[in-house]
Amino acid sequence: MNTVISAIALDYPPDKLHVYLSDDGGCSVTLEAMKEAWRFAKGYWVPFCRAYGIKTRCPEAYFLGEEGNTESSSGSELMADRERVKVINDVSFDEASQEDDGEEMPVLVYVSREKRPSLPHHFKAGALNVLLRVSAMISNSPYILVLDCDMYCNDPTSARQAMCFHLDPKISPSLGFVQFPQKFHNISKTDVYDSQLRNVLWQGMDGLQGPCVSGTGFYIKREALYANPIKDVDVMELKQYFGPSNEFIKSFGRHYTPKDHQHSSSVGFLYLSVVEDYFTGLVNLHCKGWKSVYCDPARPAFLGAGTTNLNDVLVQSTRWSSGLVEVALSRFCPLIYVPKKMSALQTMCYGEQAFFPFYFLPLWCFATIPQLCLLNGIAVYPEASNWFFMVFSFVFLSSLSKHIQEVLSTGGSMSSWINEQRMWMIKSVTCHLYGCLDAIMKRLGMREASFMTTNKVIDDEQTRLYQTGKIDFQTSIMLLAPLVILTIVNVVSFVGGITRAMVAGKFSDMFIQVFLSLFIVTMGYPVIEGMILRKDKGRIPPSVTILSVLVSTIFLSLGSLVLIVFLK
Ligand SMILES: O=c1ccn([C@@H]2O[C@H](COP(=O)(O)OP(=O)(O)O[C@H]3O[C@H](CO)[C@@H](O)[C@H](O)[C@H]3O)[C@@H](O)[C@H]2O)c(=O)[nH]1
Ligand SMILES: [Mn+2]
Repeated sequence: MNTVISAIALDYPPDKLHVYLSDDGGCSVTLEAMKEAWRFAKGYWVPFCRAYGIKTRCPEAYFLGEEGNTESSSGSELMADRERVKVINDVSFDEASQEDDGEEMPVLVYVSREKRPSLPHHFKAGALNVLLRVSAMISNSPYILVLDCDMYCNDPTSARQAMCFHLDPKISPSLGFVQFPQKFHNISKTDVYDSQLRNVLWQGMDGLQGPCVSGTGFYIKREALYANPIKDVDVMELKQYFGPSNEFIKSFGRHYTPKDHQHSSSVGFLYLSVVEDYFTGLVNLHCKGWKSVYCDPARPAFLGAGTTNLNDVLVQSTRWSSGLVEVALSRFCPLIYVPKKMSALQTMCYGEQAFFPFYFLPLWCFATIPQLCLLNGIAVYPEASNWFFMVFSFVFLSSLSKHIQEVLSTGGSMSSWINEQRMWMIKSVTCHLYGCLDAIMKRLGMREASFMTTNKVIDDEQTRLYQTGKIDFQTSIMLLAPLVILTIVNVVSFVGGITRAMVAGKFSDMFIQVFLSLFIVTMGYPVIEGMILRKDKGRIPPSVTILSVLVSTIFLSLGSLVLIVFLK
């Protein structure tokens, strides 16, 4: 409701603004709540915001008063009105006498689509396409803002800001969409899970053809989702691509050719991948020649709910990995499909993302093989006195310093660097692995597509853990066990390696391996703490620890056996 109210209250001519809510749950409570939200917005909230030039137009955020609400015309009159609106916001305002001073309001439309078990509904992309078609019949506005249900408009002027780009005659003809950054209102100072999604790629891509679609917080030109405009096209041919509705075809107002002659599913948001944002932006927008711009004003235009517990982070990241790998393994793989349609650099930006989940492979190797060899006294890296030692150190240190530089230059601290590094390692050995497997199984027809939505409520204990910067290990054993197993393997190999060096008095040939284990153990310290020291609800359950000890023992002994047999 806060999302809807903040959108209704956007600073934009009300007769030109139409708000559509998609309720994929198809729940009558949502409909009733929306009617109530509408009456509140019309009777109190919008007049209040307009009268006092309120900047924070999401009621919940406004009354939390996080920013002190220093509005333009503060005074006793404002305070009195504010109290009144707050009281009405808190209780059901149906009981309060409702004022209707004929305030001009945008149109608000509630949409819930029919879903049948026999037909795939395509999750968010399906919902967006329904809104696209419904809105074509009602308002048919040429520009569309897409907002997730867990985000709100934090700056009422965002529509005007976006229109500055859309109406700029120099860029307007080829401008597909204006993307605002995805920022969150609920991220704690420590941000243990690296939920802020720090992003430098979008800035970089802004200098090329433009940033990817982020799924939310973007103003897109309706035309860009339909087609490449040209005139005079056969209506029957249009119906083949856009469906049989005469009304819908009429809504174009002008003629379009279908976007892609090879397949009819290329109108609107695309279904092949659960990262519909990345995929639609790639295939339907940038590959068709549309450009985008990145708009990152000082006051965040939109604020959303970020993930604040390990389970949500891992579930979300697994979905993203799976969706990206699905694209990488399809005929739309950026490296195969894209060349000639986009510049080489833009292609690389898309490619880097699609292939990112494959990091699971090197990370699993780095976390197990040198360790196994260390325990068996086998050196896999050059010794410290060797010239090649410098090469390895250089590669390692330069990649770390590049990351540190990126974090510091975007306002982060050394502790955010550690969090990012740790979360990358955690996600690589779990989410990226499972995401890849999921995508491969889908490809082989062994699994159906699924969109696990991120959880929207967390309990008090979880909030407390999050605020104190402690990782909440309450998640499935499938996601947790790899972390625990790899940490144990590295602790064992580090202790074994140090002991060996002390006994044999030779440290130099095993230095890199010992260091690698130490690095992983340091990064994995919260796991050790969760296994041994913590007693709270978010600790690692003893059953998982015992299982992991067992698996690690089996891995190390079987691995050692294999090494002995093969190296003899
Ligand atoms: O069957 C579905 C599933 C999701 N949604 C909507 O999709 C949005 C995103 O879902 P959420 O559960 O919040 O997932 P997140 O992981 O937070 O979403 C991120 O990742 C998605 C791609 O996986 C992007 O589309 C989103 O913009 C981006 O915020 C929400 O508004 C949902 O209501 C639907 O409408 N129908
Ligand atoms: Mn979300």
